[in-house]
Amino acid sequence: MTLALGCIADDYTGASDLANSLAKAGLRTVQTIGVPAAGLALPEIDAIVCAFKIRSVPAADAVAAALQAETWLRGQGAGHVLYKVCSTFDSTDEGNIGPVTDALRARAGEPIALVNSAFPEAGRTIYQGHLFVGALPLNESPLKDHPLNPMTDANLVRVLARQSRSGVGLVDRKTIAAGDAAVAARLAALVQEGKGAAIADTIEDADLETLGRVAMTHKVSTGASGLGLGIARALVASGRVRAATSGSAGLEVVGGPAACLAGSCSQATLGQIAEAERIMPVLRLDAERLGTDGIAETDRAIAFAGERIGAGPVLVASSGTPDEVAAVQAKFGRDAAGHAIEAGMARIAEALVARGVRRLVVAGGETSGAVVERLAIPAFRLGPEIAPGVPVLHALGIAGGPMVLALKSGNFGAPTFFADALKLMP
Ligand SMILES: Nc1ncnc2c1ncn2[C@@H]1O[C@H](COP(=O)(O)OP(=O)(O)OP(=O)(O)O)[C@@H](O)[C@H]1O
Ligand SMILES: O=C(O)[C@@H](O)C(=O)CO
Repeated sequence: MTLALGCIADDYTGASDLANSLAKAGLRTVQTIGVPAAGLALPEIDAIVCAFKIRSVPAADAVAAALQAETWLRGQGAGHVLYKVCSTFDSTDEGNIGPVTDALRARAGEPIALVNSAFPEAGRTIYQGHLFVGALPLNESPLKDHPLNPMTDANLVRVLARQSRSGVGLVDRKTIAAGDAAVAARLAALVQEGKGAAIADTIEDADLETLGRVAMTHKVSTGASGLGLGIARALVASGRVRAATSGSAGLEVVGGPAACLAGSCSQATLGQIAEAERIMPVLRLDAERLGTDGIAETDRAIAFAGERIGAGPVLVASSGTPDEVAAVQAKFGRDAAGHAIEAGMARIAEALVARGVRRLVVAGGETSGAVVERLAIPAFRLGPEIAPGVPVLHALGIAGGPMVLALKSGNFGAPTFFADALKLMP
């Protein structure tokens, strides 16, 4: 197997979002959980997305994980490695986008890395270095209230500079519209100015195609699904990959009980939970009790779901409004609250799978990471797309027969997302 593209994703929902974009562009793609064990049999593929849970861990841990994955991906033949970050640039002044990009660039011996988190299909665009979420600048969007990494500055050149060793410059839209040579010249000029990373503007997919072609002349880049799409299209257009009609599988029946878990506190997920209440039993966890008496609170959820999954899907949610999240964080501290709630969700998932659940929908990247790690699923192949950035995932390398999951990024999906997902997970 010779890989055309190796990717390292900083969270699990982001990994499946990227894998979905690559598959839609025709790349045969597998998502692995971390670096897979040597014995895991992988099908013939063009791209691998190694999923990690390194968005909100200490920067040194994120760098170590990314470098380990880089070594493995290069060993599989990857000429280019894309570090997949969130389209809303989720990070803090400590990292981890800057430190990991610096480390991957140094490892590859590259003077500069393109950094672009745009995903126009999901409403993420960048102009003059400023990230917009729909019509709102990042710092006015719901991301300002994110429980782990509130985003309070829309200027990505500044945001990345605060967390990087290297200087950061801008490749603006006008330069991108002028084509590949103009972008390459701008990058060369930034290197002369001593910059080690370049935020690139993007308004539409055509910009990403230019950036994808330029990225492929380098060994490493950092971006979201949009840049992945640009790179995938560049690989197909150059003939380095023969595009499959679709890199993902069609609808497959798995059957058995279904459950949904939500740990994301995004506005989108809060709306989806409210909508789900119309069609399935929903248990709202007491987040504070998860912190003080996690076993009792998760036992309550396991009993609630266990009594009902025979009759149809159920949803268990820890998600709270910004005020509720603030109250829980004031009591336990931000990280401790997040860890306790994630551990609770993982315990509930494990218990539900032990009770026969083979169709599982999880909302939230950190939450999905905790759940998938607990279920010890080594890899996924791609199924149909539920919503932009959210595919059905078929578990590979597990015992007990087929199992499908959907790992939803907090902000993604229509209000009817949970019903939409279950329809494609028969
Ligand atoms: N009621 C709550 N109070 C405080 N923190 C919570 C609460 N419910 C969930 N959390 C924590 O908030 C964090 C949500 O992060 P998660 O990545 O799961 O969602 P997200 O950021 O919306 O999704 P994504 O990363 O895909 O955009 C988790 O650490 C979760 O445990
Ligand atoms: O890029 C995105 O917005 C998502 O794939 C994601 O990473 C959310 O966690």
